[in-house]
Amino acid sequence: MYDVSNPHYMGDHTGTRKFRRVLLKLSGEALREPGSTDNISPPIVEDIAAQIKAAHQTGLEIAVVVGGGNFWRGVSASNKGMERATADYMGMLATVMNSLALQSMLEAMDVPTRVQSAIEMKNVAEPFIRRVATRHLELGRVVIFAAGTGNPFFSTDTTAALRASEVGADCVFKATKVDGIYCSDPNKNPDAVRFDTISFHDCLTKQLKVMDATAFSLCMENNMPIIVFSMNEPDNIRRALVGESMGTLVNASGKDA
Ligand SMILES: Nc1ncnc2c1ncn2[C@@H]1O[C@H](COP(=O)(O)OP(=O)(O)OP(=O)(O)O)[C@@H](O)[C@H]1O
Ligand SMILES: O=c1ccn([C@@H]2O[C@H](COP(=O)(O)O)[C@@H](O)[C@H]2O)c(=O)[nH]1
Repeated sequence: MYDVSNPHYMGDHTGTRKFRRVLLKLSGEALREPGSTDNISPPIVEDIAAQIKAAHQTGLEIAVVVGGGNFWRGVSASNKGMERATADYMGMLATVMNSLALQSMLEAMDVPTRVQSAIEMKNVAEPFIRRVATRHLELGRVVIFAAGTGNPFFSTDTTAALRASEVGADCVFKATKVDGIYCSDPNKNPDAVRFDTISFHDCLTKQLKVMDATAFSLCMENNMPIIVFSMNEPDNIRRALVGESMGTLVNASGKDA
């Protein structure tokens, strides 16, 4: 089992890991059906929503950050000549679309939700207000944080680290396209070896690119554990959130309990 020495850990007598409040970071790119020209696949979003609902029904408080890579990445556009800050704002707007898609599917399943946006757009989402977000979570609403940090030159991984710290989450769950953190990018190096656990420090010094350094640093400073796991396996999001061991755990010690 994971890291019972962590102060956020809430183990029970069965030895199963349980969390009170978590921050789920969803890959934007994973919302797109491979090979499709549609940026968002409603069936994929519906499946994710069903898994969040199942985890939510166990009493878990869930905050969500969705990436925007299925629509737009600021750095890619700036490499092709667009001004970086403008390109980044476009990326943040992309995350709002993904957030609304997830909210729509969750609400269709009777899961109470709020979307809070870091860029004010009050016709479609609440503004981000930390204390309001925390209250929503206490009341059992799934809170989806849209528009990243509201600042260019950042990422939604950093947003996840920031919002998790702000709302006092116990852990960041990064649901992505790979099944954990490897010694090098497994999509480029088929011989890369996966870590079960690793320290924040090692992620930074080894320059492991699965999350950006700002996100790792913020989690390190706030002693916020991260679990990186694949969202491509059936039911993995629910299983991870309710405490099944999977993927790679990142913490201060780089060791499991
Ligand atoms: N050491 C590593 N271990 C695991 N994955 C790595 C590593 N280095 C690079 N990667 C890459 O990081 C990717 C995951 O991060 P990425 O930022 O691309 O996606 P995301 O945050 O899940 O999605 P999005 O940006 O669409 O929201 C993986 O698909 C993998 O190719
Ligand atoms: O705080 C933030 C968060 C995101 N962005 C921009 O949005 C895109 C999409 O986010 P991903 O993390 O890549 O999924 C990102 O490439 C940035 O351009 C931002 O500027 N600030």
